[in-house]
Amino acid sequence: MKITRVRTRVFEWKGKVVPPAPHFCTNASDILFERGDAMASFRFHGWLVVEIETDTGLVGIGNCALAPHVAKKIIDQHLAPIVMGEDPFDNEYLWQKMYRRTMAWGRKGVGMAAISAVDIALWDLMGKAVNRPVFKLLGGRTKEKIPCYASKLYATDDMDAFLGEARGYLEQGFTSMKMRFGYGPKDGPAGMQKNIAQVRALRELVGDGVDIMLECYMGWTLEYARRMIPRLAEFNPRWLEEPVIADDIEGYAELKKMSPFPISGGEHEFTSYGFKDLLERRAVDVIQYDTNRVGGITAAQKINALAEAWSVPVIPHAGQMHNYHLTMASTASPMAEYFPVHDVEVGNELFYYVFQGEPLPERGFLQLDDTLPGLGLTVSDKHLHDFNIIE
Ligand SMILES: O=C(O)C(=O)C[C@@H](O)CO
Ligand SMILES: [Mg+2]
Repeated sequence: MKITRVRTRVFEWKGKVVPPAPHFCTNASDILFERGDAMASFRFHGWLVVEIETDTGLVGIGNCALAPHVAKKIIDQHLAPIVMGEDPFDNEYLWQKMYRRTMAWGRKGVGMAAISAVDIALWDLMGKAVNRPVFKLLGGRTKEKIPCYASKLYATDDMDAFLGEARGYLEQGFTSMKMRFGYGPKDGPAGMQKNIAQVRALRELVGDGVDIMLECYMGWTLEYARRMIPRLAEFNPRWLEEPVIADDIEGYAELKKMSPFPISGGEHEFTSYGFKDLLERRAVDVIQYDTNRVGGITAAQKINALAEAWSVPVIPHAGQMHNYHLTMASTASPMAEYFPVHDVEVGNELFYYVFQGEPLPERGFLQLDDTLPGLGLTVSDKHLHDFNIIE
């Protein structure tokens, strides 16, 4: 099998968007004085889709979401020439070639997101070529079904709406859910009180038999997190997520050491080298790579092996098929994230509008089909009119 064409498209959402609520989630820009949209760094309304065509007629589909226009350019100019004419089954060779040829400017961030998209398409192709789902190429079924947690619960002053959403997840059978903090260092003690009130209300609603995860999205400082952790302990969270920026590995290590509950991170880390650092410095209790950023399935599989050896669970960021197949195939990975399907808001939900084939949970579990080859995704034609598509 030989690669004959690499087609890249950016799907830019132009349809209806839920207006952003203030303080719906802390983020890394919070400590700055912002003149414009304080949540801009948080939202993304575009997706990069790569389709790799072969001389067999099979087409592999990959994707990445962050800075999709830049990722498209990187693939068109730098990665497509590397994979053209090659056999998708040489995925390790091709990964190394993409990584090493872009080493001077790639490695982390959008360079690695672009490699991830191509790599995911190669795995989709390999699955399709042998008529097997990708998880069967990664080790197979380690779980009857994948437990997942509902992930939205944006911070809001409307406590009734917040608790109503959580009640909905309970009714749907979820036994774990993630909420977002709305306030950070510059909001002072009053913001701290609001953060704590939100967690308290959620814990009181769900009781002790449900896990709650707490998301900071890098919007706190080390000092603020040090002050918050003792106050959060009574609510027994399943984890506190990305309390500080991704580069502050020592900060994570310090918080992990002092915290009576787990600290998670890695959503903005890249390749097995990045995770080797996090593991060796004992910086996180839970690893949350996203396959469409971290280096694709080729890199994620290596991180799963590292995590298994260090006994650190992998619960990938975002759910989505490229992550679900890895979760199904690894005992290091006990659970998946699940973004509820709803109107386009911050961008997390856009995957459902770009692709068809994502599984939906039943009573808190996701299932993958043993008979669907590859990742089991197609590009959806249902919402094409709501996108600008840049080819
Ligand atoms: O789901 C997460 O872990 C994220 O950080 C997603 C991000 O978009 C915050 O909602
Ligand atoms: Mg997160």
